[in-house]
Amino acid sequence: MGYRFSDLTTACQDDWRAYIGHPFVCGLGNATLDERAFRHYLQQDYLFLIHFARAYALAGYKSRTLDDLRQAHEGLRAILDVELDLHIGYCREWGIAEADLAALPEARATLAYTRYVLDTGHRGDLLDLHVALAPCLVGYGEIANWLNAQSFTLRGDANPYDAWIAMYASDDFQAAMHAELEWLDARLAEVTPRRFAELCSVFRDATRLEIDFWQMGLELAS
Ligand SMILES: Cc1ncc(CN)c(N)n1
Repeated sequence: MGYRFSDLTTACQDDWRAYIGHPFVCGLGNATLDERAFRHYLQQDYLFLIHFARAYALAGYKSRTLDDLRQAHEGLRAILDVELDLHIGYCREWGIAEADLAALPEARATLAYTRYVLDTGHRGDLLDLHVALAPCLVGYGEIANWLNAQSFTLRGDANPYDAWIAMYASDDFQAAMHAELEWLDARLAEVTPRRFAELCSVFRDATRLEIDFWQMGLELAS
């Protein structure tokens, strides 16, 4: 007993590594990603973020303590105030208007991932929901840090995706990620091995759905 978040990534390390170092991510780092793939990803990510904001609102609803409510609020704030504002401005720079974003049909990968997390939140408890949300908040913070540590990563004007990396490496986003890690470490410290195995399965599924989301961007699938 006495688990931590890192025990989840260790238990699912093949999927976790495939997610963090996915070819889509490497393409963002070394600026070789096809712009059409990025545009498609950006559009679907707008729809994704709206559903994930709903999932954090669900976490607020399922919270029994002020501490839990504050943590759900932190996740919701990271999406609404940090990511979505930047995302909409970023889409504009890439020639995608907000009105067009709202009218987009959802790709299957977006549907599968967002509804999986919402369903996990409805049928499970608050910890199930936070674990299902973790590959999103913790994963993107880790991806930005991982990219910054790779020798192939280009930063600055040489990389059209630099602002994307900067968003997830920002103090604001990293602070939200660390607050979530702290919350998860405190809750995971109390679970039994049997419960940890259940949570691993949620974490693995959510991580695999993140991989599918990157893959969707690469394949331009709908
Ligand atoms: C698919 C996906 N996963 C995670 C994040 C980071 N919140 C995101 N913007 N999009």
